[in-house]
Amino acid sequence: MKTFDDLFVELSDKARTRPEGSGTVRELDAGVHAIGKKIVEEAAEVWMAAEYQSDEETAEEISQLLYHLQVLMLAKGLAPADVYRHL
Ligand SMILES: N=c1c2ncn([C@@H]3O[C@H](COP(=O)(O)OP(=O)(O)OP(=O)(O)O)[C@@H](O)[C@H]3O)c2ncn1[C@@H]1O[C@H](COP(=O)(O)O)[C@@H](O)[C@H]1O
Repeated sequence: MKTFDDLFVELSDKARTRPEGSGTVRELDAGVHAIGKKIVEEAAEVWMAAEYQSDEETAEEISQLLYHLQVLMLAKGLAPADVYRHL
């Protein structure tokens, strides 16, 4: 099972090697403004799923939110440790 840190390593590699067809590369190229909008959209989907959908669907929406947060971290040059020290 993939963890938050595993995903961050994978996405960092995608950002560095820029493989063809990567949604992460596409999203990074779209920039911080576009990534921010995606985060807001996914956060709303998490909220709606938590109120009206199943736990499984809520967990899936949360995973998508985490993904987009990681893309924003990469766009800003932030590492997980930069976030963890505020937890
Ligand atoms: N975990 C994710 C992940 N979660 C969410 N997403 C993206 O976020 C979008 C969220 O989907 P929605 O359900 O909101 O659908 P949508 O609004 O119709 O999506 P879009 O129209 O915005 O694409 C999906 O289309 C994916 O593009 C993800 N994209 C990639 N990953 C993982 O990231 C890694 C790298 O992916 P690539 O860069 O694409 O190779 C792989 O391990 C993937 O599994």
